[in-house]
Amino acid sequence: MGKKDKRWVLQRKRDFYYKLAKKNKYRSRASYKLLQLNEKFNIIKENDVVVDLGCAPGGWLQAARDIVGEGGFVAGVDLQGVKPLKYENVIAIKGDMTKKETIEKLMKLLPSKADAVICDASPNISGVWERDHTRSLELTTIALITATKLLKKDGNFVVKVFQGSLFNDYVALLKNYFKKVQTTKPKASRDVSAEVYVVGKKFLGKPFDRNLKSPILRLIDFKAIDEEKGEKGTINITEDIQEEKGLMIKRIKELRKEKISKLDYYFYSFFYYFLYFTFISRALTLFF
Ligand SMILES: C[S@@+](CC[C@H](N)C(=O)[O-])C[C@H]1O[C@@H](n2cnc3c(N)ncnc32)[C@H](O)[C@@H]1O
Repeated sequence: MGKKDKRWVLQRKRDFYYKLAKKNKYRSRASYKLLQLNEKFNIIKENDVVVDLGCAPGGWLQAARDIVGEGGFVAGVDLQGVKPLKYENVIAIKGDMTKKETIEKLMKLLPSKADAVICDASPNISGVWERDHTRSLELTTIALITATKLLKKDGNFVVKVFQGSLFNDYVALLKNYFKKVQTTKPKASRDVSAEVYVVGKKFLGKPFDRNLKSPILRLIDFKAIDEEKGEKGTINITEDIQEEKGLMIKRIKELRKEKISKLDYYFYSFFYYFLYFTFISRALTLFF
């Protein structure tokens, strides 16, 4: 271990939130960032469905589960595997959140659209400020695109962004999709860190517009996400529900038809017997 690494390990051991996380069995000190963000902005509530993008080692998954309780659901994704948590309503998959198939997998796990999408993902830090800022913005913009697909109307979004020249453009971009957008740095976030959290409250329910005039959108390779196949290529929860609804309506119609044919059967039987008995009784009267 080099001198710099040793100093980092020592600093970490002295860190207040690191010790607190150890004591309370949270997998990372980052759990406290989410708890503090939630206390201030009320992003997640009891019984909510939450999606966590960039969730390893699982500190936010644990904190989110603490907030949603037994009646909620938390699903996360990360490039790295996450050791399973002991809760039935917390699930994490391994995958790249910038890939269409990963988001499709994630969507299939959800019991409904999400009440909150949270993203603490960070790219590998190179140390070159502007490069790290740009790569962070690529991830956070993909997180925003994903949020517009997964969130219920009025749902909430929180995302970690590294400060830099395009930071204000990112905040401006978010304002197209949320009623209220605020930026903050929770106490548990180290002062030396360039990270800031952007909170979007009350999703307006609009699909992501790739034609918006924002310098941020130039960073995104839409083809790699799903552009080539168009929106049909991506799983869309609304479409899924619609499809299910369609099937249900079809079945209801079939049942109605069955019912109608049964009614028809009784009606014709009754009519037939009525005619038959009238004819017989008339014939008998004439005959005798
Ligand atoms: C700071 S950690 C998240 C910590 C987490 N919130 C916690 O409390 O345990 C950032 C994570 O983002 C993940 N990440 C970075 N790029 C990603 C990508 N393209 N897809 C999925 N996860 C990614 C990294 O693997 C890393 O685990």
